[in-house]
Amino acid sequence: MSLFDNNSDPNINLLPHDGTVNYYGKILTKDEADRFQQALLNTIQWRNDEAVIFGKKILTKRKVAWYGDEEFKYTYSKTTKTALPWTAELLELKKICEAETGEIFNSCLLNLYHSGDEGMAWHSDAEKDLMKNGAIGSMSLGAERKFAFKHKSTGEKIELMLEHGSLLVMKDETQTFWLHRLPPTKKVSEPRINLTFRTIQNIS
Ligand SMILES: O=C(O)CCC(=O)C(=O)O
Ligand SMILES: [Fe+2]
Repeated sequence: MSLFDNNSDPNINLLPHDGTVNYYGKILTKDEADRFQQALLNTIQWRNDEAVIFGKKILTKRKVAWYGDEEFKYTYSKTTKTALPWTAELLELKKICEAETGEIFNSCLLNLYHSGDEGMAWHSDAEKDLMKNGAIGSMSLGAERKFAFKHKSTGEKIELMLEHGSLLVMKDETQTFWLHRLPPTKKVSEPRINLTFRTIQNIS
């Protein structure tokens, strides 16, 4: 698929097999998206992410935050995090995401990419604390960025652009068979916030 015929029909599966990815396009007006982006920049407790790479703890340039229904403990990039309680804006966005998709989410991981210098490497979101084959609702605010999927065994690649105020849903076996990434790019200097609404089920 070409990057330029972004299909924003949520009934279309962007993956040819082994999973389901639906792009809903812009589900917020520009004004709403601008307002949420500004509010999240100001109200979220952004922190540099700790990741373990080759056994060494490093701090990423990208900032992250994790919110949820309870003080969930969640292991991501080999470090354990505790969720903060929902803010007013996050609850509003969660409701919008749930109404669009018909899914229910109990947590949200937020990423703040200050510019195109920052991205996220190939990975899948299949941590043991996440509900297996559960839906992940991914909302984007700010700079439009390219997003890509790569099949773990065939290497097939699918790319699309994630627009300001848009929603992408990954579900079914997507995380088992496909990797995804947000490639860094020299073409973007503006920030972008991404919210991934998820279902954690390790409640102990
Ligand atoms: O920034 C994005 O669009 C994706 C983020 C992501 O894949 C993740 O948080 O697991
Ligand atoms: Fe991810």
